[in-house]
Amino acid sequence: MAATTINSADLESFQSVLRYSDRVLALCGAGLSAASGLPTFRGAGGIWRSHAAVQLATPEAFRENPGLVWHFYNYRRHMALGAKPNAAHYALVELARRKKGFLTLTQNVDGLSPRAGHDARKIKYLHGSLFDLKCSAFFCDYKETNNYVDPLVPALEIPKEVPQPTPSGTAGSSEAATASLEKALGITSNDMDISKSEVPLRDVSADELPHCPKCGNGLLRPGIVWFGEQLPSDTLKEVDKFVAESPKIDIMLVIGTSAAVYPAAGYVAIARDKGARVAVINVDRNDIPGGQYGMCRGDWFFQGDASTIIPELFK
Ligand SMILES: CC(C)NC(=O)[C@H](Cc1c[nH]c2ccccc12)NC(=O)[C@H](CCCC/N=C(/NCCC(=O)O)S[C@H]1O[C@H](COP(=O)(O)OP(=O)(O)OC[C@H]2O[C@@H](n3cnc4c(N)ncnc43)[C@H](O)[C@@H]2O)[C@@H](O)[C@H]1O)NC(=O)OCc1ccccc1
Repeated sequence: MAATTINSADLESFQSVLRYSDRVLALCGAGLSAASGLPTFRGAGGIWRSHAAVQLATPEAFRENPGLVWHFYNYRRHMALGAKPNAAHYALVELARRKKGFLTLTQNVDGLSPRAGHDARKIKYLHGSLFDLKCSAFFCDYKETNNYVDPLVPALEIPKEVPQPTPSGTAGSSEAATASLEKALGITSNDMDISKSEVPLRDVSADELPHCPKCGNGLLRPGIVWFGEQLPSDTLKEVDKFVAESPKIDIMLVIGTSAAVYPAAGYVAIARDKGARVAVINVDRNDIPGGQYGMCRGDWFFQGDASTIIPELFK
C-alpha cells in the first residue's frame, strides 16, 4: 500500500474549508473498509472462485445458480461479521455528528458504518446490506433486516481446515503471525478460504437454501442491489432531497472508491454542479472520478489509506 503522505498545505486548506462548511456529502466505497481486512470489490482482481464478482452480483447469476451466489454472499457475511469498523468509519460518524448538513452515501454492504454508530438519518445505503434478506419471488414483498445468522443455513457452512499437527515446539513465527491476523479478522483459524476455486465447495441445492417464510416458495435472496437492478427509490428520493435542500454543497468527499458504478458515481458531478470542492481519498492516484482529468482547480487529492487519512483530515 502506497505510503500515506498528507501534504500540509492541502491539509490546512481542506480543514479551513471544512470548518466553515454547512453542507457536506461523502461517497464511500470498498477502500473505506480495506483497513478492516475486507477485500475491495476489485481486490484480488474482483474474482471470487474464478467468477467475476460483478457477474455473481446479478439477478441472472442467482436464477442460474442460487447455491453459488449464496456461497458468495454467505462468505462475505462471514467476513464482515468477523471484521471491525476502522478509524475512518468512526471519524465519519464523528463528522456526521458535528455537521448538521452531512450525508454519507455508502456503496458498501458490509454493515461496518452502522456498527461504528453512524447516525442512521445521515447515511444512505445505496446498494443495500449483506444483513438484509428479501423474497426473490416478484409477487412477494417479504423483507427482513439485521439478520446476522452465520452461516445463514447449515448447507452454507464454510468448510474448516483439518489442523495439521505441527511437530512439537516448532510452531514458527509465521503461524503466530497468521494466528494474530486471523484473530484480528475474527475468522476462526481453520476456515478454508473458499474464495479460492481450488478449495472444494459443495453444491447446494435450492431446497437447502433459505426460503421465504411469507409466500413459502420463493427463495430468499440478499437484500443487495445487483447490477441491472434499480436502486431503492426511497433512498434515491432522500438523496435528491438532501441535494435539492442544499443552496450550495461545500465539500464532496470521495473515499476509497473507483467511482466506476452508476448512479452512485454520478453524485460527484451533481455535487460539483452545486459548487462543491471535491476531496478524493484513495491509495491509488489513478482512481479519481473521471480519471486524471476528473480533478478540477480547488480539489484535493489525499493519497493513502483511508483509515489513516480520514481521522487526520477531520481533526
Ligand atoms: C460497472 C458499471 C459500469 N456498471 C454500472 O454502473 C451499472 C450499469 C449502468 C447504469 N448506469 C450507467 C451509466 C454508465 C455506465 C454504466 C451504467 N449500474 C447498475 O447496474 C446499477 C446498480 C449498480 C449497483 C450494483 N451493486 C453493487 N454492489 C452490491 C452488490 C455486491 O456488493 O455484491 S456495485 C459494487 O461495485 C462497486 C465497487 O466499487 P468500489 O466500492 O469503489 O470498490 P473497488 O474495488 O472498485 O475500488 C476500491 C477503491 O478503493 C481504493 N482503495 C483500496 N484500498 C484503500 C484504502 N486502504 N484506503 C483508501 N482507498 C483504498 C482503490 O484504489 C479503489 O479505488 C461499488 O459500487 C459496490 O457497491 N443499476 C442500474 O443502473 O439500474 C438501471 C435500471 C434502471 C431502471 C430499471 C432497472 C435498472
